[in-house]
Amino acid sequence: MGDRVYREYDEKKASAAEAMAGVESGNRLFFGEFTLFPKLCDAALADRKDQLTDIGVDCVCYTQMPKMAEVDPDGEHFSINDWHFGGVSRKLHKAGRCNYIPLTYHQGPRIIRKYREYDVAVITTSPMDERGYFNYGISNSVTSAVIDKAERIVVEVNPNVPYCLGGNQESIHISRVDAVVEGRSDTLIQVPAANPSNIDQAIASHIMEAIEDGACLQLGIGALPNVIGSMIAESDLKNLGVHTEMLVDSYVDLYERGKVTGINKTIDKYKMAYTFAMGTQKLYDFLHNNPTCASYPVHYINDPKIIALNPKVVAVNNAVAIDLFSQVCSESAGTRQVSGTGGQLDFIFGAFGSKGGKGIIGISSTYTDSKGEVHSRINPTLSPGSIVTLPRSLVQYVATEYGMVQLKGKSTVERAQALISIAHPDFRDELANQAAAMGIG
Ligand SMILES: CC(=O)SCCNC(=O)CCNC(=O)[C@H](O)C(C)(C)COP(=O)(O)OP(=O)(O)OC[C@H]1O[C@@H](n2cnc3c(N)ncnc32)[C@H](O)[C@@H]1OP(=O)(O)O
Ligand SMILES: CCCC(=O)O
Repeated sequence: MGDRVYREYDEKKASAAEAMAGVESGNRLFFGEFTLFPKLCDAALADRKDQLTDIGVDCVCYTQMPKMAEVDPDGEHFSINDWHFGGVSRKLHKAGRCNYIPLTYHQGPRIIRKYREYDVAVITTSPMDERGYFNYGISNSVTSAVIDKAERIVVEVNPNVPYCLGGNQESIHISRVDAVVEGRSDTLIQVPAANPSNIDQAIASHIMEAIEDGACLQLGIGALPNVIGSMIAESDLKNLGVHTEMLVDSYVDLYERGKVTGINKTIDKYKMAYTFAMGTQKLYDFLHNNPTCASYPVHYINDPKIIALNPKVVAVNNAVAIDLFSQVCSESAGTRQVSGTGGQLDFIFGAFGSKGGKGIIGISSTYTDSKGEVHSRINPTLSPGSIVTLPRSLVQYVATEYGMVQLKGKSTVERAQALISIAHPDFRDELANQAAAMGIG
């Protein structure tokens, strides 16, 4: 077996230029997700710019500026799409160079299988193991669906990609690969936790009241989840479980402090189950060949029915704004796409279905714009064009630095009153007047 897979490997080994030589005008490409963007193949395709037109490139959350975009500022050759906006896509979008593809994350694989065609999938993986498998490392997500759909599969190997055990569908065998590109050994992109503010600390302290022994955690992106992680590490909480979309550094701290045993979980008992990871080398080292962790495709991890199988799920996610009707916008600033629905809807829905589960939106009561002006994030209505990420029918808990309220089962008037009670005091009177004017005061 060993000899056979290594023979096949040698036959398929190619430079990035050779691997990208087969790309033709009109092709649709998928490039590896999050921090596993395949940069050698990106550069090789950028070099072929003048030979190519109408190349579509999709990714889930570009974490570095594609060379294909840099060499083609007017989009005459490459059109770029993203299933989840971060800073890179915001910048590209501003320049008219990137479009968002809406989805609720757990449906991503199904949407790809039904509606998206890929001529070539280019993914970054760990080097091949002795059985012939390349591991998807820290980006499982929608990769297996893309692999099933694509006509040609190119893997760009990097020895620094941790070998992340499944779960399932975490690896691809050499027999399914068309070309193997070597030559990378760059350190993975490091995403340290943002420094928490006093406001993050205050929001986190309210959310901590909702977490009990045996809870199963999903902590979203940003400073707030990391503060919660630190607070849990310092608390008396015990026997926590992890079933989360994204694994971040704070889960490593929790595990090392003995807080995470997974003993109370119904599914993936004892395991920290996740679909992608972003953090620092500490996290990537922790994940490498670690049977405590289980990597799964997102159609499993984020399926609300799967999430709900574990008891006491606590899902904590951030938002941009919320209106007095309790609609939550987490992905746009007015009409400007800043992020995506991602897994927020999935986890808030799933957490409510879990026995004793809690879906929580943690949001600072105000936002200070680039001119230093302070705005309430709780407003009578969402600003025109804002995208509703979480409809009012699904929202459950909302926490700000002024407290946490539970909205399920409450009338529109009760919801508006509850939200006003956790708004910044400077805005409460005006919000109450507006609520009355809208018939919910
Ligand atoms: C991966 C996981 O987290 S799993 C969780 C499930 N997924 C989700 O919750 C997805 C939706 N949520 C999110 O994407 C994030 O939690 C967010 C966007 C709500 C907050 O994330 P953060 O990283 O704290 O956002 P950040 O404060 O950097 O703001 C992002 C952008 O929105 C802008 N923004 C944020 N709030 C506002 C506002 N009220 N008005 C105008 N612009 C705003 C910021 O200026 C920034 O844009 P810029 O970088 O171009 O200046
Ligand atoms: C692609 C999903 C990332 C998120 O949920 O924020």
